[in-house]
Order: sequence, then C-alpha cells, then structure tokens
Amino acid sequence: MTAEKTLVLASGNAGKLKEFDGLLKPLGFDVRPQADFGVHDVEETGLTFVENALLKAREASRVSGLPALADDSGLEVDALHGAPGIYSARFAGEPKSDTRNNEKLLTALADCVEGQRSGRYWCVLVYLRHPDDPVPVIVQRSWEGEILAHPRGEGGFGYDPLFWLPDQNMSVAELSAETKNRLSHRGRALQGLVDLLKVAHG
Ligand SMILES: O=P(O)(O)OP(=O)(O)OP(=O)(O)OC[C@H]1O[C@@H](n2cnc3c(O)ncnc32)[C@H](O)[C@@H]1O
Ligand SMILES: [Mg+2]
Repeated sequence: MTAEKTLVLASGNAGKLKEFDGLLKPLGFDVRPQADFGVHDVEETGLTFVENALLKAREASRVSGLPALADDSGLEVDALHGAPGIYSARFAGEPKSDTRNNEKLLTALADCVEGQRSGRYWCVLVYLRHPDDPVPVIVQRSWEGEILAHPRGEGGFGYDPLFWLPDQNMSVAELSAETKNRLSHRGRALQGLVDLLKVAHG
C-alpha cells in the first residue's frame, strides 16, 4: 500500500464512517477516522453542502497532516421547499438525534398525501491533498425517493427508515449495506471521486 492512499475521513457520523469503510477498504485505501487524530467537529457555517464539506476536510487535514475526505450530505424534500437540506443533521435541534429528526419530518409532512412526498438525498464529497490545497476534488450526487408516512426497516442511519425507493419497493433501511453502497448518493459520489482522483492526482 502506498502512503498516498492513507486518508483521514473528516466525519464524526458512525453511519457514514461504516459506509466509507466498506467502500474504500476494498479499493486499497487506509481510512482513518478523524477521531484518531482528536479532530473535533467544525461549525458548519456554510450555506451549501460544498462549503461545509470544504470546512470539514480542511480542518481534518490540518490537524492530522494527511489528505482528507469530507462528506456533507442531507435530504431535500420538495413539499418543504428543500428543507431540511444542509440542516438535515440538526433539523430537530441540538444535540443531533436521528429519532427526533425523523419525528419532525413526519409531523411536517402530516398533511402531504402520497404523490406529493418526493425528495432526494444529496452527497457532496471533497478531497484535499493538504489543508491549503487550491484544487479540491469535488463530486456531488443525488438519490431520488419518497418520504414514507411510517418508518420501515432497521438498516442504514439518519432518514433511511423514511426514505422509500419505488424501484426497489423498499425503504433504504431495508436494503443490505452492499446494495445501499451500490445505489446511494454517497456510494456513487465516491465512485465518481475515485475516478477523478485517478485523472487529477495520479
Ligand atoms: O458532519 P459529519 O461529522 O460528517 O456528520 P453529520 O451527521 O453532522 O453529517 P452532515 O453534517 O453531512 O449531515 C448529514 C445528515 O443528513 C442525513 N443523511 C445524509 N446521508 C444520509 C444517508 O445515507 N442516510 C440517511 N440519512 C442521511 C443524516 O441526517 C445526516 O446526519
Ligand atoms: Mg455535520
């Protein structure tokens, strides 16, 4: 394994870290969570996923001295004019809670009938070779679905029990980890990033 393939993952989200591990280890990357270096969560002050991902990657790379990969992601619901969007993790306030976020989403959509509950996950990945890297590698991918009226399934994390995939006839929380990684906003963004890295940085 080459030293260039060691990465710090700029995330404190256990669900994301597990998915990245499953995706990056088979590709030969040595993936280190930011907690290994004592990196704390940065304040996500950006107005876009890309700004927040840059903030996270820069901090993790600065503290660890390694190239960094950050993920800023969230759920965009059409009937809620794009909410919770970049505020998805803290939709129901601090401290962050998937359970309370899901309850708040169900309440917000209580009057919304089937057919008006469309939405999508977004994942923006940013890769920095070092904290001052002027050429970040950036990939954005979405994943279309509908918001269920009741949770289904035990897998995944976050809004997955409420995110329905008509094509699969399942919620994301009912998919296997492998299938989620193959289809998801994050899995496809990472595939795109790995392809770009081959071109951009050898
Ligand atoms: O910032 P880090 O430390 O990475 O962890 P976080 O949970 O705060 O991550 P974000 O700021 O990117 O917020 C993303 C939120 O969007 C939701 N989300 C993103 N991807 C998801 C997925 O694959 N399944 C379910 N929910 C997801 C979930 O609520 C996340 O907490
Ligand atoms: Mg966050």
